[in-house]
Amino acid sequence: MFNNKTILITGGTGSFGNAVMKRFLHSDIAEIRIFSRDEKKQDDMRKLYKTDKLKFYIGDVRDLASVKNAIHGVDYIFHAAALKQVPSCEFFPLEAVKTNIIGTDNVLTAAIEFGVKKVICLSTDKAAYPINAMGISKAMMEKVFVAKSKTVLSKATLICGTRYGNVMASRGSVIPLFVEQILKKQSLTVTDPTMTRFLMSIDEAVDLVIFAFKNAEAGDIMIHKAPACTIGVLAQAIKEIFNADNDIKIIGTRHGEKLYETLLTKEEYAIAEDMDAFFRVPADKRDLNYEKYFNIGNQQLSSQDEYNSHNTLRLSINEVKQKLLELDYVKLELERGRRN
Ligand SMILES: O=c1ccn([C@@H]2O[C@H](COP(=O)(O)OP(=O)(O)O[C@H]3O[C@H](CO)[C@@H](O)[C@H](O)[C@H]3O)[C@@H](O)[C@H]2O)c(=O)[nH]1
Repeated sequence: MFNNKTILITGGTGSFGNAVMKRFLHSDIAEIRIFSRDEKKQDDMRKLYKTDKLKFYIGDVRDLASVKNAIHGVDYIFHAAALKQVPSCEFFPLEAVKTNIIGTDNVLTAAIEFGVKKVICLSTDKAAYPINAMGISKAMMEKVFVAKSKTVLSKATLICGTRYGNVMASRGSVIPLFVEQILKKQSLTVTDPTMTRFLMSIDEAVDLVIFAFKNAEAGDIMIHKAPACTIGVLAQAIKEIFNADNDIKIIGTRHGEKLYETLLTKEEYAIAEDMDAFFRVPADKRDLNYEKYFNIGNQQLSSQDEYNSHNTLRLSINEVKQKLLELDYVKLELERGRRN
């Protein structure tokens, strides 16, 4: 699939970028370009992997010229660059607009101009029925790539996207926080034990993106049918894995948080194609002149519910433990715990 091809990963030094890079590094791919702002993280990667297959480009998706500079000769783009912290976007919403919305438009403009064959844009469950600036900017990003996908022949540049939920043990997320609290013998700070989140490993996120790469048509958003658990169950599972007896302290919902996340809105569910482990949300292929926009209306708005972390497959404590034990992060921390 990637034989002799060149891929570009925007936000390439992040956890997703690293996971994709590792997946392809030892394949017959020609070149992996890492595009990001942070020279230190690039330098760390360069020293760690020491291979000619990896090329590094400093730039910012906000700056079209810097994107163009990295895009000549690229076959495929995985667009992962984003501002994704809920609190920082809440205080600096225009920064989220610049990176997540305008930055995406820049990547697509450059991709079309340089004849890149496919671009996969990464979105998040927080973009479905968004309530915070991060989610709203990602929802607008989805609108931008769906609209842009219609401006170019898919044979020339196919533009599509993925939407996924929380990545287990990603930097700054709740799993490493609970583990750290356990190792420091502190109380586990649970916001609301009944709150639910989808559970997905970084490898499953990469699988989803590759599935989109293989199967998506122009303007599609691909979604992985992920299981979920309550935060109460997650905290208990982590405690049991680490054989810990720390207290649990209920701290209450944080600013900008939802009780559950949605991967597929009710409106999308009505039109989504079920593809076993995945859903495909097709773009509306009609143009602005189509009548239903203005004067006919839509009969089929479904009795179907949305697809969210409250109504998806709910994992038990043992099932969450099993999923956690597959993570390299958890294996390493268990080892560290044993040594201390
Ligand atoms: O001390 C804590 C922190 C979090 N939680 C709960 O754990 C769940 C997951 O929290 P977290 O890992 O912080 O993920 P989210 O808040 O869902 O989203 C995070 O992960 C997203 C995707 O990586 C980022 O975009 C967001 O900025 C970041 O807040 C939520 O239900 C939280 O309420 C706790 O119970 N206690």
